[in-house]
Amino acid sequence: MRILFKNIKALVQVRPTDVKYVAGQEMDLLPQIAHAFLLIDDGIIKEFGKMEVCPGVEVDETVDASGKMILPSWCDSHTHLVYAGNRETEFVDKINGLSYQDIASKGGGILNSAKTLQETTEEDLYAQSKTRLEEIIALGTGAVEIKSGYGLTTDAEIKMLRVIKRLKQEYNIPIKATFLGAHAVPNAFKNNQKEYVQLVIDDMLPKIAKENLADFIDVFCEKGYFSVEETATIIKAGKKYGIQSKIHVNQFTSIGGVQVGVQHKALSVDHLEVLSPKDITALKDSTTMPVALPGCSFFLGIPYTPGRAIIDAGLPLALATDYNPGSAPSGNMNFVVSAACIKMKLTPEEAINAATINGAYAMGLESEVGSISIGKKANLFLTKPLNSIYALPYHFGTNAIEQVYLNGKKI
Ligand SMILES: N=CN[C@@H](CCC(=O)O)C(=O)O
Ligand SMILES: [Zn+2]
Repeated sequence: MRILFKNIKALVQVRPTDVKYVAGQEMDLLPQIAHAFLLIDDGIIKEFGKMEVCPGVEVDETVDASGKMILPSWCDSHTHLVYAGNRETEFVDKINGLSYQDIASKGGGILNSAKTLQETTEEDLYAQSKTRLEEIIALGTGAVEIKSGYGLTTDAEIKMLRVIKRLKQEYNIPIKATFLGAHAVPNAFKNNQKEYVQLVIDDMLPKIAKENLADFIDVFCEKGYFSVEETATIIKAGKKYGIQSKIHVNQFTSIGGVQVGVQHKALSVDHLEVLSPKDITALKDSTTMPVALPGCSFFLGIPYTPGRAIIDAGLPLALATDYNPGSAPSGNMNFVVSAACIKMKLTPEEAINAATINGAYAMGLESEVGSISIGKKANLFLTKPLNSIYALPYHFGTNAIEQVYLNGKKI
């Protein structure tokens, strides 16, 4: 099946296939071809260039993209979209003045979601989760990472990861699964956190590795959750099974999570709302991608990740939604890109790089998605007529996407 897009006003994020990510000043450059063509063959990007050199090949479908732009799909490298129920009443508690930590200390928060999930069947959990996956695909996401972490028992963590596995099988979109058994300490282990860490390492992890259910391992490294030492122990245990880490750090406090991530070659360190100069220094010369989650800052009213300082220090930055029921109940990457521009003072070019090629790197998918490059998957979207690429973040909350394509197929 061959599709030819013609007269594209701007073909955006055009790069050589071997670019892994962009950092520092490069992030402000978003390569584009004006008045372009794009040829897709069997779901793969085959050729592109200026209209003047558009090949006269036989195709199955021609799309006239006059006035419209084409971008690679958003790459959302941090979500918890497999969850059960919702936390709408906690949302109202927050409006009435309770903080995220107040709610957690009353037994709400992650433990609340865990209780609901434990009582939900695998079938029901799959049904609830697939609706969210379909929703984000329609919003332009073409690759996604999904975490466990609302199970907090061996069976319930495996239930979540099996749901993610089924989503991988049923949907034609790259999905990476992350095991986040160390998301919170269940009440049964309240006075014996050490024993829960042992359960994660000695019981959950071997079973999950045996069933090949996790691509990555994660820990919520934060005061009141898991210490830096516990984080190191858990990610080292993951390494023994060949599972790389991507970790939650610096959401509320800077306690050394960035350093432990860098030291153990974590693929990404995510959140970073509270970031010290030492944390920024630790990220230099590392292969670890810093990931900002502005939807979480927006929803909880906590500081935004200092993305400007990160990029100005010469580092890369990725953006993701953190789609979850407690701190970011939205999987809309379009909003995330707008919020990064408006609240974190990223330029649109920087935000789009952060949400595409750098997001792909943050889940190990940079050779498959994240840019318009020969040989990559034709996971992309066609916009409605746009004045300029700046219109995307500028009209926050507006859906500028006309048509989504995954593997070259209309969705
Ligand atoms: N901070 C830790 N985990 C999630 C929130 C989980 C929840 O509140 O349900 C996050 O990334 O924000
Ligand atoms: Zn998260």
